[in-house]
Order: sequence, then C-alpha cells, then structure tokens
Amino acid sequence: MTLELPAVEAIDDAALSARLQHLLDHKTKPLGALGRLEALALRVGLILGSEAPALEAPQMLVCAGDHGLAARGVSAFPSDVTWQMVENFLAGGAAVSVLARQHGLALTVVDCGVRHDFAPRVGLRLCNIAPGTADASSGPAMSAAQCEQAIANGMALVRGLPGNAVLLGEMGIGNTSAASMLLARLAGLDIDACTGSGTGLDAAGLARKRALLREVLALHADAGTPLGALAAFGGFEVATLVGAVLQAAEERRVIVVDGFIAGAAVLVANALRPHVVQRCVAAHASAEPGHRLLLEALGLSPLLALDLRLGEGSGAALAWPLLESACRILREMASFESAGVSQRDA
Ligand SMILES: O=C(O)c1ccc[n+]([C@@H]2O[C@H](COP(=O)([O-])O)[C@@H](O)[C@H]2O)c1
Ligand SMILES: Cc1cc2nc[nH]c2cc1C
Repeated sequence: MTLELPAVEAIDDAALSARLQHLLDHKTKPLGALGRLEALALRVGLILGSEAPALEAPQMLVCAGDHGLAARGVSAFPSDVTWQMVENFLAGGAAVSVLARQHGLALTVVDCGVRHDFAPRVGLRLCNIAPGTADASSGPAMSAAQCEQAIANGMALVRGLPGNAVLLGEMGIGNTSAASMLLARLAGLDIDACTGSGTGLDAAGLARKRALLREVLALHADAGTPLGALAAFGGFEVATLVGAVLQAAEERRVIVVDGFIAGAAVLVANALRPHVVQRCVAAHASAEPGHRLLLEALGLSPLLALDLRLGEGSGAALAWPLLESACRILREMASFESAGVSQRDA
C-alpha cells in the first residue's frame, strides 16, 4: 500500500489577518485587553477564512489503542484499562463523556487497535488493525503497512464528518511512552526530559521507564523519519490521530488538540506536512513534563493550565468554550463606532 498524504497549504492571507486584527482592535475595550482570546479569535478566523467565524457541529474523536510495550511495566495501570475505559466512554461515565455532553460535542470513540472485541454500536468506530502494537523493545511497534493503514483510517474518519472543528483525544495504557519517544526522536531531545510518570508511576517506576525508553530509542536508532519513528514507537491510536490531523488540516477544520499524546500525533503530522500546526489550537498544558517541550517544538501556546494529565480529550473539551467565546467576540461585540463609545485620549 502506498499512502497518499493530503496536501496542506500554508494559510497566509495577510489581508484577512489585517482585517481581523483591525476588527479586534476596534472592539469596545482597551487595545489587547482580551489578551490571548484575541490571538485565538484571529487564529480561528484565519483557519475558517472568515471575519465572522462560526464553529459548527464540533466532533470529539477519542482514538484508543493498546501497546505491546505496556508489558514491560511502563504504566501504573494494566492494559485492560484501555478497553474498560472505552466501555466507560460509550456508557457515558468517563470525564470526556461528561464534558462532551456538557459542551454539545459529538463523541466518537475509535477502536484503533485495542486488545478486545467490541460489540458494534452507535458512537463507536471499529478500525482495529491488530490487538495492540508489538512490543517496541523487541522490534518495531507496527509494520510500515500497519502504520499506513492506521493513518488512512484516521483520514477516512474525518472525511465526511459534519461541521468545521474536530477535538482530538486518545486512550491507551502505555501511550505516554510512545509519545515521549516520538518527541525525543523528532525534536532531538534527551529522553529523560521527555518522560514523565504518565498514569502515576512512582520515582522508581519512572527511573525504570526512562532507562527502558532510552534502550528502545537505541534499538530503533535508524528510525529517523516521521513515519519511521511512528512505526517504531507506535501506537495505533497515535497513527490514526496523525491521519485525522492531516485530513482535518487539508479541509481547514479547526483542530483542538488535547494533551501530550494527541500533541505527539500533531508533531508527527506537522513533520509530514509543515503547515498543519497553523490549524491547531493547543487546549492545555498537561502535567506530563514532555508536553511543554512538545508545545514549544510546535510553537503552540496552551490555552489552559489546570495540571490535567488525563487524556481522553478532556482538556480539549474544557477549552472548547474559549473557542466559542473567541468567535462570538468577533461576531457580536460592538466596535467603538457602532456603540458610540469614546476612544482613548490621544
Ligand atoms: O494527555 C495527557 O497529557 C496524558 C498524560 C498522562 C496520561 N494520559 C493518559 O494515560 C494513559 C497513558 O499513561 P501511561 O502511564 O499508561 O503511559 C493514556 O490513556 C492517556 O490518555 C494522558
Ligand atoms: C482510569 C484511567 C482513565 C484514563 N483515561 C485516559 N487514560 C486513562 C488511564 C486510566 C488509568
């Protein structure tokens, strides 16, 4: 299979950018007084190509997959939690279920390669390539063909979705290890700085995780390309998210990125197609230490800093109302002229 990746054009509409900035600067407030909400409004306006952007039918995609490396003790929890949490998402009891309901986000859970047979039902997409990736400490997590299939699945998932915004989350015991290794390899950083305690390893567990990930990186020293690294380290949910990000970027949807693992998918997608990041909004800064490094590498500023470290898309759902507010400011807020408010003294 030879996968054709979407083309992702640069967004460089200087005239629209200037018009959006002018609109923001003439709203009834001191210049810049809405702080980073103004930069957010500008970004969403540019992505949607509108001076009056309106977000429609937001789609939350939660991609789930298992990791062979989890058998090496890199997580505080057993792999079974992945499928159990997928059931919890679908039953409506998980954090992301609650937050998606609260904010009117259509929730789709995607089995990208969970070690479980799920009964088909509404809200669940079945794209299971294999019951979890292979153990990356003894070989590549995925074959090149599996990696391409997962990316193609992610592209197909977004193609044909209603609306103009996607929110991206994930679930997969062991997936902070994959994200840490992708960050270390693609951003050229030391693995210790990229690695944290994930679901809650203690100090000894974290030291063992760091030592193991260093070994795994050395084993795959030749996996230097974005796709090579993705196949080497996994996982299926990350690769599916890479496809989703690329497709959403091509379609100029607003992409709201959750935490460390969803961010790692953007890092890979942006390495493949460099203008992807222009369409992305970083929802929050995760407590997982590598996340700040990842956002710096992408040049993204997180909207929220709540010390979340849950994943699932929970941070993206929490940040969603800020995007809606940013759009409403552009659409509904009066200008000095329209409201008859005096401008500042010269
Ligand atoms: O999104 C984050 O920043 C984040 C940080 C730490 C943990 N997680 C979640 O925890 C799981 C991975 O943690 P671990 O320790 O099993 O690698 C996975 O299901 C993620 O959704 C997510
Ligand atoms: C309970 C639990 C819920 C999660 N949600 C996302 N990752 C998770 C990891 C665990 C362990």
